[in-house]
Amino acid sequence: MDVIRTAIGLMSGTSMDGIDVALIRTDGRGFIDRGPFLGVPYEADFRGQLKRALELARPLTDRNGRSAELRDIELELTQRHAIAVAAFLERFGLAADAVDVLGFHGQTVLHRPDEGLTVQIGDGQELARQTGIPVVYDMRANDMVHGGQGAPLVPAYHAALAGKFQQAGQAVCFVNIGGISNLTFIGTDGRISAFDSGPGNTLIDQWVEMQTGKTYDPGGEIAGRGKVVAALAERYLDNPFFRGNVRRSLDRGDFAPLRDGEASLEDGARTLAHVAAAAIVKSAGFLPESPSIYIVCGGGRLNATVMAEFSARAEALGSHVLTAEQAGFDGDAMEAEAWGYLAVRSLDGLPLTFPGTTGVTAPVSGGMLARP
Ligand SMILES: Nc1ncnc2c1ncn2[C@@H]1O[C@H](COP(=O)(O)OP(=O)(O)OP(=O)(O)O)[C@@H](O)[C@H]1O
Ligand SMILES: CC(=O)N[C@H]1[C@@H]2OC[C@@H](O2)[C@@H](O)[C@@H]1O[C@H](C)C(=O)O
Repeated sequence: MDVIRTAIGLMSGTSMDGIDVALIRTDGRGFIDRGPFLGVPYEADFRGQLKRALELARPLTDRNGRSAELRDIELELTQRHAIAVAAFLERFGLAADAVDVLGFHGQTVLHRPDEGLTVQIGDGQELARQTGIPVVYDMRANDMVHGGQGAPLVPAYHAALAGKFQQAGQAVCFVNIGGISNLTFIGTDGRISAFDSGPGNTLIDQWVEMQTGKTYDPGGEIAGRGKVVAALAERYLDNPFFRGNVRRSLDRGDFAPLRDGEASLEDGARTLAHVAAAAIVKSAGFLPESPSIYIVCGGGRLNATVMAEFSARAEALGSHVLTAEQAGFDGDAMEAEAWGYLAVRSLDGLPLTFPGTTGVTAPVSGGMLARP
């Protein structure tokens, strides 16, 4: 029998809104027992530091290069993860030695798949030392070494969750609307096809923050009061990203923010909500077939304007749209759970990525192991 391990996944995604912490018991294969979840938000000061880290990383050509300032931010990020793990263990009455492994994503500060370069800050060895728990980290690098895009990696986990739909004869597509959006299609025969689908919340967050100081559009309410400015929407949706080569993973900075004065607050938010929804539909045109069901996860599912537009368009094309919760999952926890699942797969040397997910030449494992 395959070993069942207890893993905690740690995700600090492209939205840079905080650390998601989720526990999962799994054999890294078909057995998945989802445990509790905790979101630990970053305060404005540290988000500012992460934005600074993106600037500091821009000139990097060596993925291990760190200026003293970037290294300081990396250590602070790592310490915040250790504190988040401690808070999680305390909240749910767990001892550190009940956890076999931490799956540590770190923070992507630069992603240039065309140059074979992806940089995540976060010191796995230091996290193992501070928590006393083994850490699997740096899970994107090996995929890139083998010709993959280095992202997305969650699809292996989506595929494991999709078993019940496969058995019911339904092709399913997970839609993650995070800072960037991505799709994972799982056919009734288990065939998997995944790729980044376009800008998700990042453009919306940047616009709302610039105009109001709030970090996002709660519930999509600001967008709900605006109108789509067609010319601005076209500027995004005409991007060469949407033409043909679907398997090009995105960096947070690949789509330029809307500029001050280009629209009213409401119209800008509405236009960018439209861009987020339309980008998913456009990219979904490259799926092997139209899915029976879309399962929407990530923070963007809480933007009612994005969700309403995406649902209307997908339903018009004959697919049914469910939130992760309606499908029996947790849309906030899914990426963190995935990082726990991938850590366990890494320990067993199982593939994390596949030709159909990142374009890697053959299925490959990945990740580095740090022991306390
Ligand atoms: N209540 C809400 N209403 C509207 N939008 C929300 C709400 N809560 C979260 N969001 C949006 O979701 C974003 C966070 O989503 P999520 O945590 O899935 O992204 P991420 O994991 O950082 O990104 P990625 O998946 O690209 O790595 C926030 O920045 C915000 O834009
Ligand atoms: C390089 C990088 O961090 N990419 C992220 C980003 O955020 C969403 C999308 O772009 C996805 O490709 C990926 O994250 C998820 C967790 C993934 O690898 O599946």
